[in-house]
Amino acid sequence: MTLRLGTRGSTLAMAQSTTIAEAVRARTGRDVDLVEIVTPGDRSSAPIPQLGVGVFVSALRDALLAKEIDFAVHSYKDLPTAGAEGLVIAAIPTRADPRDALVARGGLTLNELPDDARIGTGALRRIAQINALGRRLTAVPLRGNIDTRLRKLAEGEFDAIVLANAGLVRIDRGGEATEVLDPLLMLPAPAQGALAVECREDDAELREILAALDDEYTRAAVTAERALLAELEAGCSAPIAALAEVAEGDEGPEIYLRGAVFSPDGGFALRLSRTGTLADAAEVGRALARDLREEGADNALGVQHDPHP
Ligand SMILES: NCc1[nH]cc(CCC(=O)O)c1CC(=O)O
Repeated sequence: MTLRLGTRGSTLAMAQSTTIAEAVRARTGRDVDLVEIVTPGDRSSAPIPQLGVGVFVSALRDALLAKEIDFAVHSYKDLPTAGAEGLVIAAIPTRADPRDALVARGGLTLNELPDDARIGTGALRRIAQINALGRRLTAVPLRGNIDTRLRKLAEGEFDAIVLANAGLVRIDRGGEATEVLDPLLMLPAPAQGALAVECREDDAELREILAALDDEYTRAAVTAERALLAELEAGCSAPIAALAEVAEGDEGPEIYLRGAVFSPDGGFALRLSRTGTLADAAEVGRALARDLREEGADNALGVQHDPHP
């Protein structure tokens, strides 16, 4: 039987879904139909924080649960940290480049941008880190599909924009990055560059098919980053950054997790790291979150604590 892959219609979503559909076809010989699902997030141009974190995801999940589609491909970083009842992330394929990219008019790098350059970006995490550079750069709100953002840059609304390098590469515009930003300067969002392939929990046959697309190292890295995010209890628009990398250690592969929290003005920046085994990925994330909290992360997040616990 033909498998139905639900997807948003954006260039990025279509590119991601097409890649996964091809991989499933190649492995199983099964036909995969792409079914376009329009989400409220696609219809509105309001800022993401006002729309809510799950705005792109809920419509796909509803379609899965209603059996209108069999599986869906999400940008992992857009998923709320809470899972969905009755659904499972059946595959986390090998991650693309997790870093952010600068696209500047005139081919400029971050260092070459003039004082008072206007940098377009929607994410508080990026705004905070641009501010934390200590340069006289102005972060200007920008949202929309990647194509829309690139168009606004070309039209002269901004001197540069910052966006996920994986997104640029996936829509075949990776060549437009004028600098791929070192995580030391711009730590990415938890799970940036990774995909989540979701299906119904009770669909054993499809789960087995999708499991073949899973990448162990990517799953461990994303697990650590997302555990950190969940432990800090913040949605995707909070200024939290995390990047886990897997390297071969003396006793097998090891996870190296960096995490950071920022105040939006960049005046507060806290960066810490931890290492651990792949099997401990979630605990590495939670432990680093606790470290961050102990060192004052809540000052940046503005979390109110009971003064008399
Ligand atoms: N928030 C939107 C979004 N969701 C996923 C990507 C890019 C691809 C990825 O991170 O997997 C983007 C664009 C961006 O952040 O610039």
